[in-house]
Amino acid sequence: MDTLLSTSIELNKVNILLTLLFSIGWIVIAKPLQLYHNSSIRFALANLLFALALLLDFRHPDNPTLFLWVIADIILLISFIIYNLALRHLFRLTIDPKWFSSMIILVSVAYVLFLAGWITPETVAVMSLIMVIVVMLATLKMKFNALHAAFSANIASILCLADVLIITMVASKLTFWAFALPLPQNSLFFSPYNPSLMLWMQVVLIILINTTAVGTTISRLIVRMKYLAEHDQLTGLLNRRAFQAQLEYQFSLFQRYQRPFSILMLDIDYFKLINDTFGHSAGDKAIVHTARQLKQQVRQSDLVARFGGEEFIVLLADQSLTEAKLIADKICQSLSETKWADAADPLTISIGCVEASQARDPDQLLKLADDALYQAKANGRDQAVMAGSKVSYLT
Ligand SMILES: Nc1nc2c(ncn2[C@@H]2O[C@H](COP(=O)(O)OP(=O)(O)OP(=O)(O)O)[C@@H](O)[C@H]2O)c(=O)[nH]1
Repeated sequence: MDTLLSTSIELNKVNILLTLLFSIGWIVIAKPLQLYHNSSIRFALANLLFALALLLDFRHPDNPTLFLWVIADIILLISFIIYNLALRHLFRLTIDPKWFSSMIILVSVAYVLFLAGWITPETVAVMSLIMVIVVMLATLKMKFNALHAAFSANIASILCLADVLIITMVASKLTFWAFALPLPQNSLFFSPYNPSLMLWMQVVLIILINTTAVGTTISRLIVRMKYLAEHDQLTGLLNRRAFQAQLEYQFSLFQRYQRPFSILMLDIDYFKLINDTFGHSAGDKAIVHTARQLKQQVRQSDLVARFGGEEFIVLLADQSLTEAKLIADKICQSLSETKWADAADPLTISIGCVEASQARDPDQLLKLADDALYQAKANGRDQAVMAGSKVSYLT
């Protein structure tokens, strides 16, 4: 056996070992660590199938019928499809059934035609390679768009590097084979006859694709943790802490550039009675209903947060106190006109309104909004009161 061949065989063994190790790594991520279970299992399966394809391809010289070699290419294609599915799960993207079923049909047709002896193994291989490129191009587009939605273009590009390299490698293999070398001495994919450079590239790519997949999973985890730290679980609105950070930022902008804004502090009326009459989960439903109504009544650019319990807070960008009062009245009206449960009366809400210019700092702004809310409750509830109005709450 010449040295090139024995080096290639050794490198192939390294590749198989690597993919098996990554498979185990993904299973550990999915099972004991319980991180993105569905996608991690798919990453494990993709690696496992990749290892199997390499193993079959590796055995190809012993198999003059090329049967194993064709199966290896098809398994390889399936492993790329599963890689695509893993990423879809990770990014919570729906699977386009048309796209998916057409891939399965194409693979099955190629396989059946080959078994029936209608097409040559070379044709199956070319079909498999073209499909790998199509699958990987679709994967690359999906992955980049999903990452770019959460991170900068640079980070998204780095995490997509391995996918670009795989497409380049497969495309160059296809071109190389199509124009230069006859089969079976030069298998399309990773055979022991391949130059060791290709196999070294494969080692690098296996490591790169798995580490960037781990990086993608961790980046998803960071995005999720950031979301959980800043949002209220029940309503999905900003939580108090995140709102306060935004409020401080907006207040600093107001002080520097005099960009006006107003605050609405809102509290559902007689909420304890709702809990006592209909139960706690109905109370939760009332809170979710109110959150939705609030979102609907304000602009996309405004901030809506759950301040605690049945209390909400809204930051209206570029709105004066009188404009904020009009929006608050609209909120009161919309809530009293929509049903939140079949057997219950519509909810009512009391609102305190304040403008940034009325306070010297964010804490005082919140205090003024709270005082105005207090007054709205005292005035009989289901109404909005502007800060600075006379407090008439008698205890
Ligand atoms: N279902 C549910 N109830 C909550 C939640 N957070 C706070 N509460 C309840 O909300 C109720 C608030 O009651 P109060 O502060 O007395 O206010 P209220 O009954 O709305 O009366 P007014 O504000 O004066 O109109 C309490 O019973 C809390 O236990 C929650 O997340 N879900």
